Amino acid sequence: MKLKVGLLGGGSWGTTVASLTAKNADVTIWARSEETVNEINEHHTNHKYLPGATLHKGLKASTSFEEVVGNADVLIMGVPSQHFRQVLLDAKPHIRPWIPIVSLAKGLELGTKMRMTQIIQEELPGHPAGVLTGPNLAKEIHSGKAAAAVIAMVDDVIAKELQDIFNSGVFRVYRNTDVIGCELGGALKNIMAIATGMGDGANAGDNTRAALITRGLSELTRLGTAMGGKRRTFAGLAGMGDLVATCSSSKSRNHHVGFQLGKGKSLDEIIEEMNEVAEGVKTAKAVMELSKEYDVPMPISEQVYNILYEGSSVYDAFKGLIQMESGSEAEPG
Ligand SMILES: NC(=O)C1=CN([C@@H]2O[C@H](COP(=O)(O)OP(=O)(O)OC[C@H]3O[C@@H](n4cnc5c(N)ncnc54)[C@H](OP(=O)(O)O)[C@@H]3O)[C@@H](O)[C@H]2O)C=CC1
Ligand SMILES: O=C(CO)COP(=O)(O)O
Repeated sequence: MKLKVGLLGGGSWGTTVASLTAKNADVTIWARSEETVNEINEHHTNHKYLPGATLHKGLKASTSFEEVVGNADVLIMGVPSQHFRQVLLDAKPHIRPWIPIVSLAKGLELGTKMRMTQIIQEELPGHPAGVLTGPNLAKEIHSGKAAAAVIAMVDDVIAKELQDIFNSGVFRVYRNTDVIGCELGGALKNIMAIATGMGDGANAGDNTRAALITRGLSELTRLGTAMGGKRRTFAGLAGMGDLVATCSSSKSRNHHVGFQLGKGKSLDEIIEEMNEVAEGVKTAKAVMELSKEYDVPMPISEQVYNILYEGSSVYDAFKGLIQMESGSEAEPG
C-alpha cells in the first residue's frame, strides 16, 4: 500500500516536489487557485509556475483542505514562509493526529522570527516536524536534472521512512537530525543570493562573487551556530550546497532580485514584475533583529538590508564592506 501524501502549495517548488513524490506515494496537492487545480488534474501541467513541464500523471489536485489532508499519512508544506502559519491553521481541523509534517519553505516568519518547524510545533504540538532542503532549484529539477537534498528531522527513524518517499533516481535525499541548522541554512542563504546577485548585476566580477559566497558562509554559520545549529550542517547540502547553487544561478529568484538591484532598478519595480516569491527580501528584516538579539555581526546581511529598506545604493554597500577592517578569516568582516 502506498503512503498518502497531502502537499499544500501549488507554486514552483510545491508542484515540483508533489510531482516527484507521486512516483513513490499517492499524492494530492492543494492550491488556492481553481485554475491551477483544474490544469493539474486535466492537463498535468502548471503553466504559471512551471512553464513547459509535464507533471506526474498520478498527481491529483484539489482546492479542498479536507480532500488533500483528511486521509494523509504525511503532510508537506510548500507555502512561502509569510503565509505558512495561516495555511497550516486553515488545514488544521482536517489533519490526522501525529502525522509527520515536512516544510519546504526557506524563510523566517516576520514578527516572530520563527523557523517553519517552530510554527508547526506551536500550532500542532506532538506532530513530528521536519524540513526538506538543499540546492534544489525547481526549474532544474522538474526538467529531470540530478540534485541532492536533505530531509532533517529530530527522529531519524521517521526521517528514514520519509527519505523513501522523496528519493527518486536522480533526486538523492540524505538525512540529518539537525533541523535548526538545515532550516537556517536554507533561510539565510537567500540573503547572500541577493548580495551576489547585486554584485553580478553591477558587474563586480567572479572574484567578488566567490568572496561574498565564502564570507557569506562564515556569516550564516556564525548566526546559525549561535541559534543552535551544528557547524557541520552549514558545510553540507543545506548550507554550503544551497549557498553555492543559489548565489551563482540566474534561475534563483533571490539572485534575480539582487541582479536587478545591481542594474539600478528599485525593489518595488522588481517585485511588481515577479510572479514568484524571493524569501530573502523579508527574511533580511528578521535576520537583522536576530543579529542584534544573538549579538552576532552580519555585515553582508546588513548591507543587503540597507539597500532593501534604508535607501542605500549598491555602491554604498560595496564601499561599506570593503572599508571594514579585514582581520582573521575566523572573524566577522
Ligand atoms: N522554487 C524553488 O526553486 C524552491 C523554493 N523553495 C521554497 O519553497 C517555498 C515555496 O516557494 P515556491 O513554490 O517556489 O513559490 P512560488 O513563488 O513559486 O509560488 C508561491 C505559491 O504560494 C501561494 N501563495 C501565495 N500567497 C499565498 C497565501 N496568502 N496563501 C496561500 N498560498 C499563497 C501561491 O498561490 P497563487 O498562485 O494562488 O498566488 C503559489 O502557489 C519558499 O519558501 C521557497 O523558498 C525551496 C527550494 C526550491
Ligand atoms: O532555494 C532554492 C534553491 O535551492 C531556490 O532559490 P530561489 O528561491 O532564490 O529561487
